[in-house]
Amino acid sequence: MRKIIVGSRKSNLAMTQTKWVIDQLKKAGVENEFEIKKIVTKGDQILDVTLSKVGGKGLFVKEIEKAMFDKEIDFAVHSMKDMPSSLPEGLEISSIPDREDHRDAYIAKNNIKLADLKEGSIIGTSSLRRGAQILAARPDLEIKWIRGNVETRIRKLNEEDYDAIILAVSGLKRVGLSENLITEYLDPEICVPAVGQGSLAIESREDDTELKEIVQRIHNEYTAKTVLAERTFLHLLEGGCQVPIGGYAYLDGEEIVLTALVGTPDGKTILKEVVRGNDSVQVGKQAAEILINQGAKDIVDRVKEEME
Ligand SMILES: NCc1[nH]cc(CCC(=O)O)c1CC(=O)O
Repeated sequence: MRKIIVGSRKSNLAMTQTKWVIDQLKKAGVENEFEIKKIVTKGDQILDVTLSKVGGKGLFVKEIEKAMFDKEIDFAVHSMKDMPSSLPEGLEISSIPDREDHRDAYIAKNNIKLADLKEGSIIGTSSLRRGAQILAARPDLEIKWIRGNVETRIRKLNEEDYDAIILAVSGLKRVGLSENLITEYLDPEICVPAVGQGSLAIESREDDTELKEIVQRIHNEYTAKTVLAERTFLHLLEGGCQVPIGGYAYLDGEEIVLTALVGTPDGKTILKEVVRGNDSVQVGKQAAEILINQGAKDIVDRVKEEME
């Protein structure tokens, strides 16, 4: 039986996700042997720069994709939200496993609730999406960049002048930190999560049908349907990560319910719409059309210009 080589970034989060997937595959009855091959990406090397300034999402996946083309690895596990909205020719998302919690977590020094923070309090985040939505709710707060992995950001909250930070519940849980740290869970009504947040993408070569069959054993159609709606929306907005964009979908019976958001980094303009329908792609398209009609494209173009 074929031994399967899995590529992973070496961060704790990436390794945990990779091991989790292998574990799920074994639980699903896959008997193949697995080996994890660690790969250092550009994104891991330049952790001190704002992500959106150094080229965004592609940073974490390029080297891994090269290893896949070179057949050094058979598949890789990515955070869905770090996946570009279209993949290079010859590679595909061959399986989408169960989604973790999709929400953002608000973690404050001394557990002070968001509504109780004093004017001028400092929120640490390097996500324009999180910053914009926090400022929309609390324009009197200050957003300060914070970088580094989940553990580093928790440490910086304690050691530096941040009053609170926002990070993904899923990331926190995956690296083994306690949910007790969380002061508030931010539901999509307050903070629409990143497209794909909490979900994973298994990426492999299109022509490797044998492998696809294996990883499909842990495919979750609910997650796939909802993430497809979110990613269709993202793709049509072409925002990359220079623009605050969020999207979260769930199923209400057969119906997909997508909350889509585009805003300005200062939070002064927030376009937000909830769209329902039976077809993921249609729902994603419709959300994009509605927001574009409300001026989303102008926001995307304006924010991009300002970055250059
Ligand atoms: N941008 C970094 C990143 N990429 C994936 C996750 C974990 C969240 C997930 O599983 O989607 C995180 C950390 C965070 O956003 O706090």
